[in-house]
Amino acid sequence: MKILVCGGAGYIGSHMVRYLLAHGHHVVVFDNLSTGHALAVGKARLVVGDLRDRQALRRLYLQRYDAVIHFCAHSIVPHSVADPYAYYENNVAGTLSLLQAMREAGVAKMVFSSTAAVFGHPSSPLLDEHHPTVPINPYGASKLMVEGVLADASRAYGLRSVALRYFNAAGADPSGDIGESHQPETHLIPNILRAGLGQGGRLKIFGNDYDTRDGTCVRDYIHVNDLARAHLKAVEFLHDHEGAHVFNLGNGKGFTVREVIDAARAVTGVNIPYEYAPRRAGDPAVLIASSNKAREFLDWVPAVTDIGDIVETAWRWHRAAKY
Ligand SMILES: NC(=O)c1ccc[n+]([C@@H]2O[C@H](COP(=O)([O-])OP(=O)(O)OC[C@H]3O[C@@H](n4cnc5c(N)ncnc54)[C@H](O)[C@@H]3O)[C@@H](O)[C@H]2O)c1
Ligand SMILES: O=c1ccn([C@@H]2O[C@H](COP(=O)(O)OP(=O)(O)O[C@H]3O[C@H](CO)[C@H](O)[C@H](O)[C@H]3O)[C@@H](O)[C@H]2O)c(=O)[nH]1
Repeated sequence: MKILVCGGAGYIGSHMVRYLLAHGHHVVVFDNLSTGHALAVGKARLVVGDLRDRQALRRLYLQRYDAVIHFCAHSIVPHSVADPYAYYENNVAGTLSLLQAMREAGVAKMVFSSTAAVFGHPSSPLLDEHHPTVPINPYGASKLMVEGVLADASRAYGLRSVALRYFNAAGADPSGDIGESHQPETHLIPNILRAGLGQGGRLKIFGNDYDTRDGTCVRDYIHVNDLARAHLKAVEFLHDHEGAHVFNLGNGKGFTVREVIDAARAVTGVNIPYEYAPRRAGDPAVLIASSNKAREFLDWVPAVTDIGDIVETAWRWHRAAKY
């Protein structure tokens, strides 16, 4: 297939690009490099441009593509609270611009990066697709809006789409060639490894008074290459399924912040200096995905579920990060 990967220079998108190339697909990356890295796209062609620039999208000649996989977004929750217009502008208006260009060109398949943040505070420990969606910040709200746009577009224009709601994307390609590199970095595992490398000062653990095994938050860490595999399966699913579909993607197991630190210590053999800090606003105590629907309809199960194995791949990247 010929696939356009929007946001393919970012963390998850670059793993998607590598996975598609390894499976013989033709890939073009469209990215404004606001948080992405040109080096991350490897052998794929990179077109630098912004989703909100309709002329730039027209120059891509979208009619040549079988599908679009769309990773572009602003995705830092507290920034979305401080500057919601920027989030609705990039995440909603940007996606709308892409969808309109796809419609003009007759491209009828999209796989979209949604998030567990669409759920807000969980009302049950394990979240399936029937769990109510009540986002508690503009980031989650922007992603839920796009899910709504995709449902409307399917009814009005026959667009076929899959929205994949990832829980906590983690790890890196085992080659060590690509990995997670955000500035600022807000995610737990990179911050743990940076603390271990003496790069970011002590790790701050946000809250140790949650109602969990050890008082720290529980999250479901899903390996980035498992996510990439799910996206290709989603594109294939759209070959013979109309409509707008949503799937939760996680590994079904939750780990506390302390357990992730312990795993990192065991894998790296280095001390991870940390201190306790106040709770971070908007952090639910526990978020764990039920991915049964993805198992049933996409024939997808995560391959890397051990937290030590996930951290080990991230460590290979972080100790010699190329960007
Ligand atoms: N990382 C996670 O744990 C996680 C969890 C759930 C959902 N998501 C979603 O997955 C997607 C990818 O996340 P990531 O961690 O790889 O983020 P990232 O910031 O590394 O990647 C996003 C990419 O999109 C590009 N981009 C952003 N706005 C653009 C625009 N208007 N035009 C062109 N390019 C643009 C950026 O330059 C970057 O390369 C995002 O949509 C995010 O909301 C991520
Ligand atoms: O330096 C840090 C970073 C994180 N944490 C804690 O570690 C856990 C995981 O935090 P991350 O920031 O790594 O991930 P989130 O669960 O906050 O966010 C992830 O899931 C969200 C959905 O709920 C969004 O999709 C978001 O993009 C995605 O990164 C949280 O309990 C957080 O408080 C720390 O203690 N210290």
